Parts: sequence; structure tokens; C-alpha cells
Amino acid sequence: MTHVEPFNPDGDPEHGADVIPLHKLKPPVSDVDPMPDMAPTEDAYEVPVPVDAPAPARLSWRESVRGEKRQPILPAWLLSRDALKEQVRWVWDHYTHVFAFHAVRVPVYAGTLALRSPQGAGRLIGGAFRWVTDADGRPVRANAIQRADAAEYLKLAKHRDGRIRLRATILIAATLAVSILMTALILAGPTWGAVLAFAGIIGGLGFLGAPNDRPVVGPAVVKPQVQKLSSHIVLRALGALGIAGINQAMTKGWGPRAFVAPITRDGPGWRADVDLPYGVTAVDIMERRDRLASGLRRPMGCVWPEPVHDEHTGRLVLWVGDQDMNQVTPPAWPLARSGAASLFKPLPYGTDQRGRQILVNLMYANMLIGAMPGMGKTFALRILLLAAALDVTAELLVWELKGTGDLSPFEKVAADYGSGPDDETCEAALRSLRYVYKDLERRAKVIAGLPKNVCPENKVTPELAAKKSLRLHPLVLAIDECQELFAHEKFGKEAESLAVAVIKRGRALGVILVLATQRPDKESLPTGVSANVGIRFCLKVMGQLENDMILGTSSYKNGLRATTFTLKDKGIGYLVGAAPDAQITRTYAVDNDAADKICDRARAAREAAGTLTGYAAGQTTDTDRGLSYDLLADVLAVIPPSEPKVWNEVVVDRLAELRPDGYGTWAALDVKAKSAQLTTALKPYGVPVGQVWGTDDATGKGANRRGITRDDVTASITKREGSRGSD
Ligand SMILES: Nc1ncnc2c1ncn2[C@@H]1O[C@H](COP(=O)(O)OP(=O)(O)OP(=O)(O)O)[C@@H](O)[C@H]1O
Repeated sequence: MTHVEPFNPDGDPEHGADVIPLHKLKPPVSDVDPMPDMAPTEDAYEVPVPVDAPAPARLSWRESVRGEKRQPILPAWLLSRDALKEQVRWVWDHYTHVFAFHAVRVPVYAGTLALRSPQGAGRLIGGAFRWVTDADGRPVRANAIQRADAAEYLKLAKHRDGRIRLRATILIAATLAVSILMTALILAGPTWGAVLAFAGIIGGLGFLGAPNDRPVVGPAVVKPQVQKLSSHIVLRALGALGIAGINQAMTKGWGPRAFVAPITRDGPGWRADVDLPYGVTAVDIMERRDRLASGLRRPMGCVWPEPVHDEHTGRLVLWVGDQDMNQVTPPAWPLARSGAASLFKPLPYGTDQRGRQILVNLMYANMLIGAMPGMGKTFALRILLLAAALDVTAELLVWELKGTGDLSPFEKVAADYGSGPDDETCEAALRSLRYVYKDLERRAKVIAGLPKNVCPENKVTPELAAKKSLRLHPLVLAIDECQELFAHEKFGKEAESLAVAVIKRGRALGVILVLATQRPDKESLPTGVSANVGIRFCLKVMGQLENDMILGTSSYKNGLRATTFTLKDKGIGYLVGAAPDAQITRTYAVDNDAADKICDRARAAREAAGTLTGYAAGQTTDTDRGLSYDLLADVLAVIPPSEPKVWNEVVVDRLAELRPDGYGTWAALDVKAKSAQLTTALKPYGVPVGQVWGTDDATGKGANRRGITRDDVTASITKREGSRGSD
């Protein structure tokens, strides 16, 4: 129950309305004194005037209850599907491990028990003898003899005789029963029954014979010595941070009032909600994460202090994990095996330290990923591109300027692709940027020309993106190791100005720029880019400068320090801009082999949707993109496999919808001219045009008209590819 108390900064029990003598206040300042004669005398300031509102009268039950915050009914891990899956998976993994551990040791256990069974038999016989002879009563009887208390001794001896008789009878009967049972089992029962009974007896005797300090069965798991998080430990750690505000508050008895909720289990760790002393902020604690970890006696990767965004800045949530974040097995990417994505919806990107899923919404944003080499930058980029690939409407332009082929799976789906640090690849990447910039202008014109009721916010919406004829589909340009392009002596300047323009204007137009770099300095990452990008992901970096280049100015000062990650923290970084607060995120890890399979799936989906274009569709993209088209590939793209024969005029209309600036003029011709235009255009490729049966959409009537078959187009492409290969 939370009690609402009057504001009382010093914790003074007598507190009510505080009084400040006004002589301690300055007289009111005014440039022009309207009544100089009426100015208050010195004495007038001596009159104490209350400056604090009087303490409110006792709050009614309703008033005090309304201020209370409700705790979630279900624990956080039950509310998140991923966290729940993680818990179930952990239980399954744990018990299968325990089972397998003991199963492979069964022969060892059996041998040990057999060896220890004679000793067990000895212990059993000795124990039975002591029980029958009432050995426990011996000291009492000896005491009676010592005291020469004949009456007492006789009483005890009589009692013992009766007890021995009864116990001996029970023992003989039990021994007889077991012997008869065993004999019957051996003579008349099934062999397995006898073997089982024999094994049971040997096993039982073996257990009895085991020394106390060496049990037969060892533990399958060793419990890590995770200390329960208590208020004492938290206060001890906070007090060791060297923050004057905390130390002063502690001397005034702040400690017991520091916790706003009980310390609880939250996912695979403990959570403490703390109200820091006045003037101390959660960021002050985050800045000293290393010292906090020392105070808590836990590895750094377990200690995660965070602010609470809808609370005051002194509210701290301290989450202390059982395991270092980099030791936890990362969950599989939810789209790895099945499913499609939409860039208009948040994409699964990774998990936070508590195992909760982290989503990234790329639409209307741009993203910058940075890290020192080998920390997981390419993995972080690959996940986003895989999600984009699974959105069949998205056009992908992928450049990997390191030359290792880390993004090679995207060759199958990207409209433009290149790998290498050489001048040619950099120039080709620049051409891609030019194309995006040009398309930006076209998109802006299309949007400006749309009626207000269709496009009220002057930005691309899912509905507009779905209209093929508008060509406002999501356009994703990704450049890995972008420093190679921006620092290029010949292409760098142009690339910079284009990238800045794309970042500034592309958001609303469905254009997304994703950049990754391992050298975040002024030359390699233009300030115009780093200052304007919306989403930032920073894995381990070496210094404050790189940290702030990626995460934004003053991030280091505000406690976002990617320098504190260790070299083992691969794939773990600060994600800024994807949610109101910065999030510690470990990206889902999908390697190149797995990405290859996902891209196969994405390609099949794109083929079915007719959106496989450019590089992936085998079109030549040597010339400036968007200025030349591959007619054969475009024709194939507009004829689905379900339609083996199509009239020429229908193909032309569809081509114009696919690329209005390329084939728009054809569509403006009359029906006869349209058909003749396509026949002429297809002639060089050897695609035969003949009479084909089709149905007129307008009248619903069937007719024979000039047209082509899909198989002929496919055969021409195959022939062309074959001759290219033999060149
Ligand atoms: N989310 C992750 N979880 C676990 N391991 C990861 C994760 N991301 C990356 N790694 C590991 O880190 C290694 C390096 O990743 P990656 O190739 O993405 O680094 P990079 O920063 O791009 O390196 P370079 O700068 O050399 O290209 C990978 O081989 C992988 O084993």
C-alpha cells in the first residue's frame, strides 16, 4: 500500500507548512517602483510568511488508493511469448540434460553399487542385530547396574526380554517372507522378474554400503553460486559508488525507504526498483556500472541499471541477471524457418538482457550500426536485411564493401548487389545511391500529385506502397563498411551529400538507408549522416568519440557507454531510437548458411509475387539503375506461372504498371499499336508472337488475339543466360 505524504525533503517528522523568514529572501525586484513611498521597511520582512502549502488533511481512502500503481497480475515472463518460450525451453533443456547425464552413467552406477553391496550387507546385518538386541537401551541398563539399582535393572531387563522376543519374531518372519518370495520368483517367476529383484537387492545393499561423503550418483548440474539479491546488497553496492548524494542520504536513514517495490525475480534474474536520493539520477548509476558490479560482486554482464521513462529521473530499475548476458544461449530468429515480414511493421531484431524481444521499425527511419571489428556489426545488419528480404514488396540494394561475401545470400533477392573494397564496387555503390536519390525525387513528385484524401500525411503508407503503378514500395539501401565509400578520395564527397539528402528526405518517401561501419570518425562517417540518422546500434567501441559518433552527441555523458562491453559481448550493443529509451540488445544470430536458406525462401516468395527484379533477376545493372530495363525479365515478372498464354496488349498494360517511366508510353497507344510495339521489342530476343486464346476482362468473352506464351519467354531467358555463361 502506498501512502501519499506531504512533500518533506528532509524527512522531518514535524513537517507541515515550512516557514521561511522573509528577511532571508531578497526584496522583490522591479525596474520601476510604482509606489516608492510605500516600500516595505526592514521590519516588514521579519514577519514570517508560510511558503509551502499546508500539509493536506488526511487523505480519504479513495484519494490515497487512486494514486496507487497497480502491479501486473501476471509476472512479466508470462506476458511475453518469447520469455515464456524461453522458460519452457530452459526446463526442457535442463531435464533432458539431467536424464542424459545419468543415462550414460548407468553402467558405472551398477558397478559401484555391486562393489559396495557386501559392505551394505554388513551394515544391514549389523543394524538388524543392534535393533533385535535393543542396543540403544544398553547405556540405560549399564547405568542401573552402576548405581546397583536392582529394581530398576530388573524392570529394564524384563522390558528388554519382551522387546527382543517381539523383534526377533518380526525379523525371522520378514527374512522368511523375503526368502520364500525370492525362491518363488527364481523357480516360478519370469527371468526378468528374478533379475530385477536381484538387482534391486544388490542396488539397495550398494546404496546402504556407500560412504556418506561419496554418494553413488553425482549431481548432473552444479548450481552456480548466485547470491539472492537483497536490499542490503543493493544498498551496499550503491553506497560504494562514491556518489556524495547517496552517501549523505544514507547517514540520514534513506536506505530503508529506497525500495519502491519488493525485490523480485524477473526473468532469469533479480529486479530491484529504487528511488534514489534527491538529486541523484539513474544515469549517475549507469555511468558507474563497473563499480556497481564490483559492489554487487557480480560480472559486469549481469548488472544492468536502467531509468524508468515514465517516472522521475531518480527512479532506478536495477536488474541483476543470474548469468552474464554473453553466456546465455541466444534464441532463434522468429522468421528463420517460416513467415513473411512487412517493413511497415516492427521487425524482430534481438533480445534484451532479460530475454524480452526487441523490435525495430525501419519504416520512416534510417539506421546506423557501428562497432570495432569483429563484434557483430555484419550480423546486426544481416538480420535487418533478411527481414527486408522477406517483405516481397521491398526493393533491396545491398553493398558489402569489405569483400568477404558476408552478405552474399542477398545476391538472390537484391535488385542491386556488390561486394569488394575496390574502386569499381565503390563506384557501383555510388551509382546505387544516385539511383535512390533520383527515385526520391520521383517519389516526392508522385506523393505531391496524390489527392489529399489518398495521402493525407504526405508520406508512403502500406496502402500506397501496395499500388504497383505508383512504385512507392519500400526501397532499402544497405552499405556495410560504408567508410570505404565515404572516405573514398574520388567518390566520397558525392556519396556523402547523396546519403545526407536520402537520410533527410527519404523517411517519408519509403526510402530506408542502413549503414554499418567499423571506423566511426569524421572522415569515414560524415557528421551529416551521423547527426540525422534515427535508429542507432552501437556494439563495443574503444572510445567516447566513436561511442558518440554512433549513438549521438552526449550519449557517453548520459551513461550510454558501449565502451563498457567486453570483447566477449559479441552481438550485444546499445540500441537507440527504436523505443523511447535506449535498449541493451543482443541481435539474433543468423550466420551466412542460415541466411542462404532464408534468402531461398524470400526469392521464391518474390518470384511468386512477381517482384524479383534487377541483379537477382539476372538484369544488367552496369548502367545507371532505373534508366535501362531488362525487357525479358520484366515480361516474365508480369506473367504469373498460372497464366501460360497472354495477349500482347495485356502484357503492355502490365509492363506500364510495373515501370511507368519505362513502358508508360507504350500503354498510351491503341490496342493494335500496343501489340505491334511488343512484337517489335521482343523480336531481337527471338520470342515468337502468335494467336493465343484469352478472355477480355471488360466483356468476359473469349477470343484469339496476338500474344505470347510464358514458356517461350522463359526459354529465351534460359538461352540468353546459357550464352552469357559460355562467353
Ligand atoms: N548476436 C550474436 N550472438 C552471438 N554471436 C554473435 C552475434 N553477432 C555476432 N556474433 C559473433 O561475432 C562474430 C563476428 O561477427 P561479424 O562478422 O558480424 O562482426 P563484424 O563486426 O562485422 O566484423 P568485421 O568488422 O570484421 O566485419 C561472428 O562470427 C559471430 O560468431
